[in-house]
Amino acid sequence: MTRQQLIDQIFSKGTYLCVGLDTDPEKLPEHLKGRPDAVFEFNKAIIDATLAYCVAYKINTAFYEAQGLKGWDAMERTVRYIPDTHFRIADAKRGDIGNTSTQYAKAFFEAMPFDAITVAPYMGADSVLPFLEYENKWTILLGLTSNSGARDFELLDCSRSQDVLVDGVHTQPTEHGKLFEFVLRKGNEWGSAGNLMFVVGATQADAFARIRELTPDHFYLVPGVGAQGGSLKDISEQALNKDCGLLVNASRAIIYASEKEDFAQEAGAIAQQYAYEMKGYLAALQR
Ligand SMILES: O=C(O)c1cc(=O)[nH]c(=O)n1[C@@H]1O[C@H](COP(=O)(O)O)[C@@H](O)[C@H]1O
Repeated sequence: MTRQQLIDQIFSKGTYLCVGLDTDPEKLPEHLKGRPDAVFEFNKAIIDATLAYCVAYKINTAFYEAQGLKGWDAMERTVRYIPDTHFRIADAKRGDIGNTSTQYAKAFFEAMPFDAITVAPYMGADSVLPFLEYENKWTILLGLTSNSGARDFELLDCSRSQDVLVDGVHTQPTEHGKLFEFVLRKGNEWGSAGNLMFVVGATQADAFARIRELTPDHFYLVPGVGAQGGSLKDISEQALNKDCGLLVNASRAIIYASEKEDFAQEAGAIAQQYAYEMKGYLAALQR
C-alpha cells in the first residue's frame, strides 16, 4: 500500500485505528476453545466486526509462533483474509545481519502479503535496509516504545562530540539527544516518509512534541492505548500532522472486550467508539 492510499483510507473512513490481533488461544471464548480452527475463526469474526472502524490490522506474530505449525497456518490465513483496503502489519520485531534480514523480508512480504513489518534498529543500517528495498512495503522501526524497559536504552542520553575535519580545521560538533532520537535521525537517512514509520508508545506522550519536531512527516504506529493506559486524546492532540501521521493500535481492549459469544459484536462496539473519537480529531485538522 502506498502512503497516498493509506491517507485516502484514513480520511475517507475518518479513522486511524489499528486493531491488534494478539490472539491468545487461552483467552478465546469458551464456545470456541478446543475447536481445531479456533484462532482463525476468532480472528475472522473480529475482522468482520471491526473492518468498518479501522484502517489497519496488526498481527503480533509471537501469539501465532507460540502455537507451532498450526499457529503459522492461522497467521497466514488471517493475513490473507484481511482485505487489501486495510494496512496489514506483521508485528515481528525482526532485524539481523543483512542476508538474514533479507530472508525475514521475504517471509513477510513475499510468502505472506503483509504491507509492513516492525523492525528493531539495534543492529544498524545493514539489518534494516533489506526491508526497505521492497516497493510499496513499509518498515516500522522501534523508536520510543511503550514499556517501562524503554528507560534502559532508548531514553539514555547519547549526546556526543565527534572530531570532524572541515576545510583543514578540526572541529567537534556535538550531536545531542537520547538514543531513540538517534534512531529517528538515522531512520530518516535510511528510508523516507513513504516507506518508513516509527513505533512510538502511547504511554510516552511527553516525548511526542520532540518526536514530531524530528520527524514531521512520518507516520507513527502508536500502541499502548487501552490495556496499557495511554490516552488517545493526548497522542492525537500532540502528534497528528496534516496527513494524519498516526496509526493507533489497541489489541486487548478490542479483541477481549467480551469473553462470551458476543465477543465480536463487543469488539466492534469498542472499535466504533475509538473511531468516533478519531473522527473528531481528524475533522479538526487544517488540511
Ligand atoms: O511494536 C509494537 O507493536 C509494540 C511496541 C511497543 O512499544 N509497545 C507495544 O505494546 N507494542 C505491541 O502493541 C500491542 C499492544 O497490545 P495492547 O496493550 O493489548 O493494546 C502488543 O502487540 C505489543 O507487542
